[in-house]
Amino acid sequence: MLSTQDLRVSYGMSEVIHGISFTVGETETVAIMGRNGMGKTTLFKSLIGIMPAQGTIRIGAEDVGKRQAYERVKRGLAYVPQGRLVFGTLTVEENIAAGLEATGRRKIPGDIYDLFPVLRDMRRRKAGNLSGGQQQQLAIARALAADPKVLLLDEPTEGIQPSIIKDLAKTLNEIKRTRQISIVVSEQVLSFATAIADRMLVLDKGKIAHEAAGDEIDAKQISRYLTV
Ligand SMILES: Nc1ncnc2c1ncn2[C@@H]1O[C@H](COP(=O)(O)OP(=O)(O)OP(=O)(O)O)[C@@H](O)[C@H]1O
Repeated sequence: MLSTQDLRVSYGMSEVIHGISFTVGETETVAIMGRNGMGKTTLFKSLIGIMPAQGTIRIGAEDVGKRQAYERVKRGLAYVPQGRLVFGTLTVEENIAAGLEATGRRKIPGDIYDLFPVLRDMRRRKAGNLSGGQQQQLAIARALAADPKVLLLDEPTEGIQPSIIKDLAKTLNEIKRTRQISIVVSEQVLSFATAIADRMLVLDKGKIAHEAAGDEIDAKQISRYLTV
């Protein structure tokens, strides 16, 4: 569904992603694990197209590496950035509606409010007044409004309470099941990643240092990469 081949990303002369190749299958959830500064955010920005990259990025069979971000969204990629970045002065409903642009639709699909009932209750409130967990739900709802085939989430658990993190894992599993989409999530919280991932990749200094799927995922081994 989404694949990269020898992806390289640099800030000026300094390369921070050093030739990454991976594939995300249909309705597969892949967690990209790694400590701060290992390149997760840079990788995600290059996938959605807000940072230039060398190498190949494919959505399905199409190479989208030269396409603008909005064109990638039209082809089925949606991105929830680190730190959520909702429009604080707009209402909840207006925030979700912003995600509809790529689809040409006007109406917010009903399943979005079914997935996030709290957003239905708060739809006329300003997004800036929501809690961190609610803003994270809103950022995901906005991404889903674009009707993606692949949902990219950059550290969705950052700054969110443990009880809410559990709910978020349940919701992402529900989204995958009901919408039949692929999910790529970057994470440092292993329990959260274990609850949702079919496969884990560990990013270490801009390279994939370890990869495991299903029963082969060894939490102890992965946690060694996550501790400093
Ligand atoms: N604007 C920038 N200019 C130069 N170097 C940068 C810039 N942003 C990030 N870097 C460097 O690129 C590397 C990867 O950073 P990145 O933010 O992608 O890591 P990360 O794994 O997402 O970490 P975090 O969890 O802290 O966001 C780091 O060494 C960082 O210092």
